[in-house]
Formats: sequence, structure tokens, C-alpha cells
Amino acid sequence: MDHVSFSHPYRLARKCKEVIELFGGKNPAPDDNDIAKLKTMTMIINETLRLYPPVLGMTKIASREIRLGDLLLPADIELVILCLVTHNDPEIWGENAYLFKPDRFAEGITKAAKNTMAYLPFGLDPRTCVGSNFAMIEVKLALSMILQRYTFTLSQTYVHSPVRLTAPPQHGVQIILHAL
Ligand code: HEM
Repeated sequence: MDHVSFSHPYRLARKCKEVIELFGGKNPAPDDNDIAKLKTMTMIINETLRLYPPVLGMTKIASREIRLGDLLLPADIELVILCLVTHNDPEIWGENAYLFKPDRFAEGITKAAKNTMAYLPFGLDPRTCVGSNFAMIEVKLALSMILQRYTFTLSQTYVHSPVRLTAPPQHGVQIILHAL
């Protein structure tokens, strides 16, 4: 299965090339403008958040009776919205829904799925994550700093087991760094 991004040298090479081309000599870190140019990395992070959303779902309470498609929801009903389910639905993402394919985000989040409301790693409504931009910049910055200095591969000891309440790898991620 095409599941774990860092086990794919091609993808890592593309990401690494993008980082080196954009800010090869910048030390210690790229700035805001540079970060905004990381298209391939953004696609890879989006796809990672689709298959492995750190927050698997959220609960909402209907503040009043409301019609939702064919459903009539009574006031005060509690809804559990599982993004793990909507993120993996082949009717929304296509037959390759279970595969790690960052290219599906090549034209942005709105073009990646048949239903744009189906992608919600940070939530969607007015209570959407206030830290989403911060989180995205943080991971791009950290990856950029690493990729300017190292390439890396997964260790043979890595066991792919992401299932827990907030979906971290159950046994950690053993990575081998190779200095550039
Ligand atoms: C990859 C990292 C992160 C993910 C996947 C994530 C995801 C989420 C999700 C799914 C929600 C619930 C949205 C809803 O109920 O509709 C949420 C809420 C929230 N997040 Fe994040 N989050 C991340 C990082 C952060 C960071 C870095 C911060 C702070 C700097 C942050 C602060 C918050 C706060 C304060 C809320 C509550 C917002 C509200 O109820 O109005 N999050 N986040």
C-alpha cells in the first residue's frame, strides 16, 4: 500500500528539491514569503492530514431544530462528525481514497474532492481551529530546516500503526537522517 510518505524517495526528493531551490542558502530558516511558495510540501501535508487527521472527529450540538439534506435534526441533538470517515470515502475522493496521493491537492483543497465540506482536519464552522495557520507554518518551517541539511528514510524498525484517539504513530517513527 502506498501509505507512508517518507518511504517514497521520489516524493521526498521532490520535496527536498523544492526546499533547496527556494531557499537553499538561507540560514537558519526561511521567512514567511518563502514558506508561502512551498507548493509540493503543502500538498504533502494536506494529504497527510487527510489520511491521518490528528483530530479524528468532533462533536457539535444543534442549537435549534434544523434541516440537513433529508434529515430533520431536533434541537439539542449531539452530532459526532468523524473526519476519519469523510476523509476516506471513495465516493468523495475516488477509488484511490485510501492511497497517499498528494497530487490530488495540486489545484488546492477545493478541487481535491467532490464535496469540499468533506475535508476538515481543522474543523470547518465558526469554531474552526484558531491555530491552523500557525500549525501549517510550524510544520513547513521545521521540515524546511531539516530538508536543507538532511535527507531521511524510514528505519526498518518502523511499524505503521497510527490508530489511537489523536492518531499519533503507536510505536513512534524511527527515522534515519542522511546529511546532505
Ligand atoms: C495539526 C495541528 C492541529 C490540528 C489538526 C487541529 C485541529 C483542530 C480541530 C479539529 C479543532 C476543532 C474544530 C471544531 O470544533 O470545529 C480545533 C480547535 C482548536 N484548535 Fe486546533 N489543531 C491543530 C493545531 C492547533 C494549534 C497549534 C493551536 C494553537 C496555537 C490550536 C488551537 C485550537 C483552539 C484554541 C481550538 C478551539 C477553537 C474554538 O473552539 O473556537 N490548534 N483544532
